[in-house]
Formats: sequence, C-alpha cells, structure tokens
Amino acid sequence: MVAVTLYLAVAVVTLLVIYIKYFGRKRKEGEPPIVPGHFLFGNGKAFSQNAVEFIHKSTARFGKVFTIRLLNQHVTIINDPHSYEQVCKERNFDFDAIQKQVNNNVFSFKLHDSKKMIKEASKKVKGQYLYANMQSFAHHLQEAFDASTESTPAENGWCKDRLRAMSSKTMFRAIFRTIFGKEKPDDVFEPMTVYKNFDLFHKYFNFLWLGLPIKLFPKACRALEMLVQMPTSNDIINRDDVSDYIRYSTQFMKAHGQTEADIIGHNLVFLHVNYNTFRVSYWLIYYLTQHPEAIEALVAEIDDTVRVKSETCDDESDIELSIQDLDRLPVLNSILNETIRYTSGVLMVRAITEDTAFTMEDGSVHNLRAGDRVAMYPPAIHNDPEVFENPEEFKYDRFIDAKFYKDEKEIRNPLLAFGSLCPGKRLAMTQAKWFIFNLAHQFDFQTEEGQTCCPDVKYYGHEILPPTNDVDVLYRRRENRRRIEFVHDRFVTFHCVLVEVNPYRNLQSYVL
Ligand code: HEM
Repeated sequence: MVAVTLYLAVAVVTLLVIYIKYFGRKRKEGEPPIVPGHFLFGNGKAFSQNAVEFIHKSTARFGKVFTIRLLNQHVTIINDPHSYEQVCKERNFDFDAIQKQVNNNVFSFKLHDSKKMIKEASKKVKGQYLYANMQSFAHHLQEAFDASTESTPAENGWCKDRLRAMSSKTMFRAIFRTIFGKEKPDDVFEPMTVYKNFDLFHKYFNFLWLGLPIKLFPKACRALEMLVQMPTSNDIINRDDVSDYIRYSTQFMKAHGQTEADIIGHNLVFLHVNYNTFRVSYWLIYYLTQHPEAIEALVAEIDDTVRVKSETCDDESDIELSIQDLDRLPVLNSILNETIRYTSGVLMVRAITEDTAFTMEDGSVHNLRAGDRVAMYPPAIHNDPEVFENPEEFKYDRFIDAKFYKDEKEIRNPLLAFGSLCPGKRLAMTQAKWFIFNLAHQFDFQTEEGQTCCPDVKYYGHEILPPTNDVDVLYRRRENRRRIEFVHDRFVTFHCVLVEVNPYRNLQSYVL
C-alpha cells in the first residue's frame, strides 16, 4: 500500500513538472498578456473552432498583442496591420524553422542548405522566368479547357460537372504540367491521379504539421503511397518542358547529396504551395456565379479589352495579351483581391530565435521569449469591419481605387494572404487572372441554383481555405470567341509590325 502511494506520488510530481515545463507560463515584466485557456489544450479549441472570432475577442479584451497557447506551443499574436513591416524586418523572427516543420512532419525530408536553395530557386518564378512560366501555363490551360469540354458530357451545349472536378481538370492540370512538364501515357504521376490523392492527403495536413504520426491516418498513408510514385528525378529534369524551379531545385538537391525520397518530398511541397492557386480558381468561379453583377462587370471588361485588341490585329490571328494588360483591368484585379481576402486562412508565423524587445509601429514595446512563436493572422485583418466594411459580404468592386484604414490611418498592406516571403505571389496572381480571363472569355458558366458552399474554417492555417462542400457547375462555349495568346510585355505584335515597348523611349516600331 505504501509502495503504491509512493508510486502515485512520484507519478503526480513527474506529471506536474512536465506540465509546468511544457505548458505552464508565468507572465514576466513587459511581456504580452496571456489569454486564459484549457489547462491542457490551451486555446487550441477556441482557435480551431473560429480563429477570427477568437482573435477579435482577445484583441478587444487584451489589446493588439497577446500570447495564446496551442497545446504546448506559446504563440504571441500581433493583431495590428500597421506593424506588418516591423514583424517582417525583425531579425529574431525566423521562418526557417516553420518551413522545416512542414518538410519534416508532413513530407518526411530535411532540406540541406535550405535558405540558399529557396533563395536561388525562387528566382526561377520571377522576372524573365515569370514569362516562361506563364507561357507554359497558358499553353497547358488552353489544352486543358479543350480536353475538359471534349471529355465532359453535354446537354444543349452545356457541360455539367462538380465544380472541384471542373477546376481540377482545367486549373490543376495546367499548373501540374507547368511545374513537372507533360506526363508520359503510363505515368501514375499524372494530374488527375495526383489531384485525387493530394486532395485527400491535404485533409490531414494540419494534424501532420503538428507532429502526429501519419500512421494514425490510414487514408493519408494510402494517398501518399500513390503520390510518391513519381518518375526518377533524372527523368523529370530531362523533360523539355519541366519548370526551371524544379530543374534547379532538383539539381541543387542532388549536388548536396540528397536522396530520391528527399527530392520526391520536396516536389510534393512545391505542389502543395501551388495548390493554393488551384483553390483560388475554384473560389473565383464560385463567387462569380453567385454574384451576377460581378460576372456582368467582368465580362464587359473582358469584351472591351478583346475588342480594342482586335482592332490592332488581323482577323485570323489570336488576340495577344500580356501581364501588363491583365494588371490594367480594375474589375478583374478587384475580383481576385476580394476572392483572396475572403478565402485566405493563413497564419503568418515565425519562430523567435532570441529574447526580443519588439517595437510596434505605434512605438509600444513588448518583450517576447526565445522559443515561442510570433504570428500575424491575416484573416483577422481581412475580416476586421473597421478595415473592410461589412467583411462578411463578397463585394466584387471593393478594391477598385480603394484605400483601407485602421485607427484612421491608411494601411499600407491590407491584403496579407501571401505573407511577406511567398516568392510565388506574382506568378500565382497572374495565373489566376489568366485563368478567369480566359474562362469568362471563352465560356458561359453558372453554378446550380440553390447550391452554396463557404470557406471551411476548420482548415484555418491553410493559405487558401477549401470549400465546406462541393457544388454543380454548368459551362458552355461562347460562340465566335477568338483565342487569347500570352505574350511577353516587351514585344507586342500588331499585323506585320513588331512594336517594342521601351520604357525609356516610349514606342519604337520596326517593320518586319
Ligand atoms: C494563391 C496562391 C498562394 C498563396 C496564398 C501563398 C501563400 C504563401 C504564404 C502565406 C507563405 C508563407 C510566407 C510567410 O509566412 O511570410 C508562402 C510561402 C511560400 N510560397 Fe506561396 N502562396 C501561393 C502560391 C505560391 C506559388 C505559385 C509558389 C511557387 C513558386 C509559391 C511558393 C512559395 C514558397 C517556396 C514558400 C516558402 C518561402 C520560404 O521558405 O522562404 N507560393 N506562400
């Protein structure tokens, strides 16, 4: 009896020590207030149920800076859009540890010399490489549109499908082939098989990211078994049409002695970041079909653009469109920004490497602890009624010539869905614009009346949230639409005249 009591006492003391070490926290001088929570789970439940509401309530009670606990991890939330630049500039806030956590816990690999690799590989989606990526994407997207209409049963010209299936057959397929090049006929690693399994695997992303073993989720295991059936890295990089990002990153990893399994893991991470653009395409279609005034304004803008363009080229050739042309369309740009505002779920999180006295934009100083995390939560800003009037409404023209304010001061970066580090922002935005421009130009589309869905807040933490449920979509080709060809901004060809747009000399033309 004495022995049992002794064992119990030792067990209780041990548990207490573990609890105090990993979960307990006494607020020190100058540190942010701590939001009270469950003794074991901390604020995990409130956060996962409705993170935006939880952050808004905590801000009202504790101010713009407060510390929450997600299981054993303390996270200081900075809920102030004006302090975004201060967060980005702080040297002791490090993204490397976060990126490693995804690589290790979700995709089971470690990237050697990761900072250098990502820095160099990221150049392959920007500048001149952006055009190469877009050229390839535009080509694959047109092919995917054609294949999708041919393979989907139609009635009176209307093809009927589920919206996820339709956007995966078009957008996902085009993104996949832009990244990895076109698959061979017998490849298991082909867009639709990968889409099906990736979609399933993604449902478990948050659990895996937090460190739960994949063996707990048999469906995720089976999906992963399919996803890893890639051609060898040599086979992929020897494809003529593989992206420069994948060619560079694969060669870098091989040169650093990484295994085929590591390269497969990395390829899946890259697909994972690109998957967000596919999700955006789903939401673009969905919100346009739910808002007739939006689709009407967009189609009018597109028709106008195409009419003006067609006046400067002959009747037979395709209409040429550049990135700058897309950037100039206010309705298109506003719809995309509003869609991203509405559906982003990301936590912009960093590891705190050293004890830090962090100064906010308003001059207030907060002591943050090494080993904790610090985060901004863009959806809390995107849904702040002071910044975005009636944030629960989708307003297609919200971003046209608009400025946004908090505490009566203009916000420099009101849309934070890409964090500060995403190198793919410009590519993702341009792909999404190209997608919706071409869809609305070539097709009429509508979702089945009465069917609705919304961003699934259970998946907060995902950059772009998935829908709560799927809906049916109907689409048919518009008649007499001319094809749109993607062109480099610098060279726009008219008739037989090649015009070089030179930023220093205005326009100079050469007769061919
Ligand atoms: C709608 C589409 C996308 C969204 C919303 C998105 C969002 C994000 C966010 C929030 C981060 C974390 C950044 C931070 O915390 O500061 C990130 C990182 C990253 N994104 Fe994107 N992203 C998108 C598309 C892309 C694309 C198309 C690429 C392809 C190049 C890409 C490549 C990356 C990479 C490589 C990182 C890690 C950067 C690092 O480790 O320094 N993303 N993205």
